[in-house]
Amino acid sequence: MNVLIWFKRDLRVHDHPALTLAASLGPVLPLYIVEPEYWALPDTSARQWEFTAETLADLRQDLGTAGARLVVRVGDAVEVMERLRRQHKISHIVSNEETGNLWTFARDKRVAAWAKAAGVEWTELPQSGVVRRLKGRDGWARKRDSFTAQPQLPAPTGLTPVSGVEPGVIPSARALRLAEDRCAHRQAGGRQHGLLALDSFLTLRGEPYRTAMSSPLTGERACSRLSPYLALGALSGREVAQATTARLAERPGGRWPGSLTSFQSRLAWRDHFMQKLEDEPQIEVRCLHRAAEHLRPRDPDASRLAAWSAGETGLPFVDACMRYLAATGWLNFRMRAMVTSVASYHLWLDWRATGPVLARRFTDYEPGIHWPQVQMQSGTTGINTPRIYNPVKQGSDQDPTGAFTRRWLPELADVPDAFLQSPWRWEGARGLLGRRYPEPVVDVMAAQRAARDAVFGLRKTAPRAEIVEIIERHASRADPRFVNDRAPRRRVPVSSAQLSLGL
Ligand SMILES: Cc1cc2nc3c(=O)[nH]c(=O)nc-3n(C[C@H](O)[C@H](O)[C@H](O)COP(=O)(O)OP(=O)(O)OC[C@H]3O[C@@H](n4cnc5c(N)ncnc54)[C@H](O)[C@@H]3O)c2cc1C
Repeated sequence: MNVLIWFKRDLRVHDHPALTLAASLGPVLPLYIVEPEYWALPDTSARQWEFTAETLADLRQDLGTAGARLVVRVGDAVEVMERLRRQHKISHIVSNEETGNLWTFARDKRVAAWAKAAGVEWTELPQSGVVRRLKGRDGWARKRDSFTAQPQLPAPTGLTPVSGVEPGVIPSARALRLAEDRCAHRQAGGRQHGLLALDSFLTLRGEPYRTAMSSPLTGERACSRLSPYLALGALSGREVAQATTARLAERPGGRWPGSLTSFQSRLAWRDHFMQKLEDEPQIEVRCLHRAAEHLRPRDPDASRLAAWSAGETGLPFVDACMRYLAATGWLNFRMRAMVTSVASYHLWLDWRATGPVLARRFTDYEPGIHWPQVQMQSGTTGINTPRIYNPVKQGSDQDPTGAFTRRWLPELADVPDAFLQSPWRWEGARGLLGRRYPEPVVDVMAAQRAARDAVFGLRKTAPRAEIVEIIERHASRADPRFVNDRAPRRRVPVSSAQLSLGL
């Protein structure tokens, strides 16, 4: 029996349940399909592809060492698989479960229908704490922790390849005709770079993590920077979690224990958020809280959207973050939350217009984290207390010397520190604003007040039954790791106070 291993967002040989199973079944054909229709979606980009291509190069090498080279094909998944089935007598497909976007969800359904009709068995295996066909959130954290604690699966050796298969080339972004997407400081793809980042985080960079993660100045180094490696599956979540546990067991001193424990919580959040999209794929396109559906105009103000996307809002810290993101493909959590919050509250833009802009700029785009987070930071979940970040205050708190802001907005080099985050208050701004740097697109405080009134007004009138249903389905249970996204224990009546606070 010839077995096709379908690699998707799991580009590694280590701790790979599908590869382990396939190796025990017979000769293997490891396949990655470059799907042009996917790469034309508004949430994908050339920077993501380039990172993927680098990761595929590492995977090809690792699979070669294990005995079977990676096969790469460009085209529609069903057509590619049907051709391979005919040419190479494939009777079984094995893959790891993917929590992707709506497009990959629909594609998987097409593949399932084709496999059934063609008499091909398709086995999908869990590869993280995300649980498929979960009935409700009670007991989920235990299941997740139990998966994460199980031993990692070693990379197989001595694979028997299906013979006579042309490996195919890994195409360039240009060959795929992807829109130009310059990202001069993008992280390098591939498992080897992921392992280096993991090691340097756990032994050198991570000590100040807990206190340094929120500033863009210190977060760049103190955060793990593992997100793109986890998103593409170059590293497994389980191996990162277990490496962290092992490091904690060494009893490192100083700030290490607090930082490593905090990091472990973030890894749990990863699964917690991805579980939301797994349970409700429509989170990508519909407000979780239906009453929020008409909160903002569906057709966003085009000039505000363009200004925000280009880092030209006249709000310095927001613009610096957006330009930094364009150039690096990464932002720390706090800044992602802030730029989303400003877009959704101050600029009053629908998250379905801004979410794809961020997604394609993120090298680490992970639909299961991205869409629930975008909704959470836009006040459309119904269960989280809306958090409206003031960009002027964030700038002063997180970039007190102005070094970050000035680096990405060199036109503000001469603005004194006291006015850097609000140059419109500076009397010397006349030759600057509206010429070399824009006037602010909104009055921050007035826009913030208007947004708060609208969002809290909506929450007061929200149907209670709907909120209870969202809590049952998506909120975490009493677990200190998920303190910001927590539901009351089951069967405890939900009080009005809890509803309005979004607990
Ligand atoms: C609007 C918005 C969109 C986001 N979109 C993405 C996305 O597309 N892909 C993505 O990986 N992360 C996303 N995040 C979460 C978070 O900002 C990034 O995971 C983090 O900044 C990545 O850097 P790091 O790997 O150094 O993180 P670290 O702080 O070192 O965290 C380690 C890992 O934990 C997970 N993690 C960290 N924070 C969170 C969180 N708040 N929720 C869920 N998981 C978390 C990630 O996998 C991350 O790689 C988003 C956050 C917001 C507010």
